[in-house]
Amino acid sequence: MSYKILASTAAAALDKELMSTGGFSIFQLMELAGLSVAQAVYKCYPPETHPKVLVLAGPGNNGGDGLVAARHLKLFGYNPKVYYPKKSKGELFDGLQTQLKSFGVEFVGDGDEIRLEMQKTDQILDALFGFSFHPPIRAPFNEIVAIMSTTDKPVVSVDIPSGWDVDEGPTGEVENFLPEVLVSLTAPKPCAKLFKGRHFLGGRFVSDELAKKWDISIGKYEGVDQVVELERQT
Ligand SMILES: NC(=O)C1=CN([C@@H]2O[C@H](COP(=O)(O)OP(=O)(O)OC[C@H]3O[C@@H](n4cnc5c(N)ncnc54)[C@H](O)[C@@H]3O)[C@@H](O)[C@H]2O)[C@@H](O)CC1
Ligand SMILES: [K+]
Repeated sequence: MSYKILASTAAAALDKELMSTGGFSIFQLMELAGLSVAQAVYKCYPPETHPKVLVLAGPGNNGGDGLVAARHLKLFGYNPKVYYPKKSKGELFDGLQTQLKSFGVEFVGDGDEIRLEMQKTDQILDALFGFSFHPPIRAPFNEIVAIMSTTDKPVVSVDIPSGWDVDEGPTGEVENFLPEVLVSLTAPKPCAKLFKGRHFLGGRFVSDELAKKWDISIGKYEGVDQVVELERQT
């Protein structure tokens, strides 16, 4: 399906609206976002061929989507491991980590540990930063994104390829970071126009009324699917 772009400032405002007059909680939105991401991973790199998934979770809500996805991936038959070096505080993030531990999902430490896992994994789920990222990338994430830029493992990025400018795309230190798959949430952000890989839309929580108000396209989701593949647009 074709799609319309949502500017980064509008994305943050729409998020707020979903959680106020829209009646959703962040718990619900993140759960649905993470489920979408896990489904996109399953469609592109199934557990039969790519069982080891390294989930890179950043310090904000993009990282939270990654934590949710990691739990679903475990339930889908993968062996996910999670790198979560800067943990968010609060009930939501504490709960997500407790759930992962109770499902036996392993957490990976800094330094040699994460470097080794990036070599051993079959695929990487990039949930470091989303639409609130501002360059340049601070440590320890700068090294992680540098490794993702040269790895031969497939990378699936959540909402935005981490480190890309939300509006301008891959510039400066991330110009060679070109993930294979992007899962845009709610609606693609401006940088998605420069993305050349397989592109999905997820976040099946937008009403017709909201889509009309914000001038975005509602996903033409099939049946119980939480993602829909998008056409490349110029
Ligand atoms: N309606 C939606 O679209 C939804 C969006 N969600 C997710 O929420 C994301 C936005 O979440 P947030 O606003 O929490 O922000 P992000 O997760 O995009 O990133 C913000 C975090 O990254 C840090 N950061 C920013 N620039 C940095 C830099 N240069 N170096 C190192 N750290 C840096 C900030 O300190 C902050 O902790 C979206 O991209 C999407 O993935 C979902 O969780 C829920 C539903
Ligand atoms: K990301």
